[in-house]
Amino acid sequence: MNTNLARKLRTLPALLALAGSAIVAAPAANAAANPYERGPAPTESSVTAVRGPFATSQTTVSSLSVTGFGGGVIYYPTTTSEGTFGAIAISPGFTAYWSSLDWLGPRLASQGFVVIGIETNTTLDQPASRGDQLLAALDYLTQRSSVRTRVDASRLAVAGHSMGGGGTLEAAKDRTSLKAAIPLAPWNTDKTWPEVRTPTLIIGGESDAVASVASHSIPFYNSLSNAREKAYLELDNASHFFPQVSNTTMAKYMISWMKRYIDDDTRYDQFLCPAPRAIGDISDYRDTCPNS
Ligand SMILES: CCCC(=O)Oc1ccc([N+](=O)[O-])cc1
Repeated sequence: MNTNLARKLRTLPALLALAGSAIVAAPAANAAANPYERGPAPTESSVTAVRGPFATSQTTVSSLSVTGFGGGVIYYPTTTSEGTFGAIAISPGFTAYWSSLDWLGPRLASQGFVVIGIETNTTLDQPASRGDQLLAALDYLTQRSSVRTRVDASRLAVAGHSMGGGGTLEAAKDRTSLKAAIPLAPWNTDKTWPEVRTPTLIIGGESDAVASVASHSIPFYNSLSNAREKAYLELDNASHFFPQVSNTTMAKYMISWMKRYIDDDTRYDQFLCPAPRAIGDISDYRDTCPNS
């Protein structure tokens, strides 16, 4: 064999290995860019749509099968081919049931989240108890529920209405590992939340006569001095009960906030930063976006 050919044959395995690793490395490098991204690139129409890109199913959780909260309903994307999803627990308000907010279940799940809408132990439970119950529901969802293998236990969030919104702040204060929190028309006697580190979007109603934004949402927002990011969205002319009816603006910003901070999906920055202008459905918007 001539020496040139012999040299080429000796280096061939190394060249093949190099080429192979380059081929394998390409998708790994993409996945590493953001392994939590789920679904196609968002558009104004996708974040305002009644349903997102994922088909969903739901399952009822009996109060008799859980401890620490009152059962509820789980909504989840049916696909198992895209890995696990982040999860969100949501609490209704004083005297209310999950049915008062249940439009949110499929709305959020179809965007690529596992959602548990909870019943509280009693409908008269106060915000601190609602916060504990949101966390108990997340523990149930990730450790014991029938969908636990679909959930990424490291990417969890909370939301809730009124006293459930007050409970959302309580849960974020108690569990700083939460990735996102969204109090809706929140009510709480505690007005200061420096302990919260979780990115928090407060949504208030301009005409709320039960938990006025001047005594609840705005002081809560102002006191979130250590939240990694925060925003305050005020819905024009909205009453305390705005979360109980399907609301496109509320859903758009909930989806964008959850995607940005549960999934670390910067494709949703376009809806959050720079801050939306206070026109139309939005009477006020404040945030900590860079440059706003
Ligand atoms: C659907 C009920 C929403 C809610 O929690 O409203 C209330 C919040 C606080 C009080 N309260 O302090 O008496 C009452 C209702």
